[in-house]
Amino acid sequence: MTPAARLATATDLLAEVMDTPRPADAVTSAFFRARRYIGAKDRGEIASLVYGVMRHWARLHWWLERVNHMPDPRALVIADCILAGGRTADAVAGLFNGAKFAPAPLSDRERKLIRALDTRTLNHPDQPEAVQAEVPEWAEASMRATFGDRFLAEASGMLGEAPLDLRVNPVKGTREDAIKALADAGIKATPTDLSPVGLRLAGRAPVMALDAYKSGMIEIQDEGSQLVAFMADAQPGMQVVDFCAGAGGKTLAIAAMMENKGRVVATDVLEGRLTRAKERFRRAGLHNIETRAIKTERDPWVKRHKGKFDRVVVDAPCSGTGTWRRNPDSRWRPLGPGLVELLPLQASILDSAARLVRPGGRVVYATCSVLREENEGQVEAFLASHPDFALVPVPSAWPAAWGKPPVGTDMLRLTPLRHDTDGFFAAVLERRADAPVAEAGADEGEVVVPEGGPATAQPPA
Ligand SMILES: C[S@@+](CC[C@H](N)C(=O)[O-])C[C@H]1O[C@@H](n2cnc3c(N)ncnc32)[C@H](O)[C@@H]1O
Repeated sequence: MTPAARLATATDLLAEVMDTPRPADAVTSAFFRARRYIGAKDRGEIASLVYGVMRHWARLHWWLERVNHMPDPRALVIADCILAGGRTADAVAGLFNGAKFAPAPLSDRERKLIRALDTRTLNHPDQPEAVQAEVPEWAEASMRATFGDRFLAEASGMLGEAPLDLRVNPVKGTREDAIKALADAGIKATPTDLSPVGLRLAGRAPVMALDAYKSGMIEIQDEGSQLVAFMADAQPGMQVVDFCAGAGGKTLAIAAMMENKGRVVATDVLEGRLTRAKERFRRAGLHNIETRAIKTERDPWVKRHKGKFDRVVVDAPCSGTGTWRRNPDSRWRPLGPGLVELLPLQASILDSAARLVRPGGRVVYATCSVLREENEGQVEAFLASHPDFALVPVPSAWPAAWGKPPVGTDMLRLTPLRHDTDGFFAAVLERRADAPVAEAGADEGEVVVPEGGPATAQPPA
């Protein structure tokens, strides 16, 4: 494809992303599936143009408003070419030339636009901080409350692309085995700093096509997500529930830690996700996992299994602010419920799921959000209303066999800026050994699921 043809296709894809109420990665996959004639290299370039626009969204909109131009897909692509791509106005006019497969020639208004933007760059000193750091209005106050005077630095740390991390499945091999298998396929991987079974790739690579992936030796999982799973310190032989298991990213890590011994029950309100997770469990050679679809967090199954589990992991549906590097579109088009619905839902899920844990057992409450109200706020409220639980600081919760804990704090708070992982939060809550089982949580029917059904969030695997 010529550069002009790529721009034309990127404009079509961006229009489709903007028009479709589905996550951009799903729209992008469907777009390319319907256009199999586009080769891998062109796909990469086109996707990168569109993701560039989504990463620069607030700043591009700021500029377009300043020069009084509608932010339609074509204008966004044109502005991105100049402001972020460093192209001159003449170069852009040369690409939008109406030739075969190239974008239609520029209109008079668009000619005015490129002249107004010529030699400018994406950032401008007049931009408010939230625009500079691409923070949407719905998250700004919460993020400021969370980070205080580190707001701009932390939010700016979420602007780049996330790295591609893998978790090595100890049931199928060691980290060294995986490094070698990847090197044999020409892919350079280095051990992650914080996760003892993580690998970070130097760039993008088609890992899903590799034997090491197909045989279950490696899984794609952000280093932060790995750490959250390990906070459960699940031991071989334990009984564990992964309450919001989704597509099973953390379930896999937990079950592997248990060396296939004991039992992990993966529950979720979306049965389709659990069905997809089963294929991953099979590939990983893990036989100690069962799935259970529940109707809500107050499903009668929870009451029937009160106090029966050693570990309960609650990877709650959340705003996903920790995954903005991966899903830049989710800043501007949050498709799931907003914070107003999420906060009571998270509290209700934690309250109900905590009933499953035995006295002396542990609940891990986690999110892929960086916002205090979804994290510490939920944990503090839970502890205040559940005196039979106490916080276990990270260094005590971290599996001893795995050496140094990732942080020395009471709760695990990871941010792209400080840890170069996705933003994740986890707190470990231990139930007093002498706590009576009947105490934990309310019974079914006490909490109403928000209108429109239970919430979902799209986390990284
Ligand atoms: C953050 S995602 C889980 C990601 C998953 N643990 C992983 O690592 O791949 C949150 C999950 O909570 C589920 N969920 C939403 N509402 C729920 C509820 N009321 N009870 C249990 N799970 C719920 C969603 O369907 C979603 O799969």
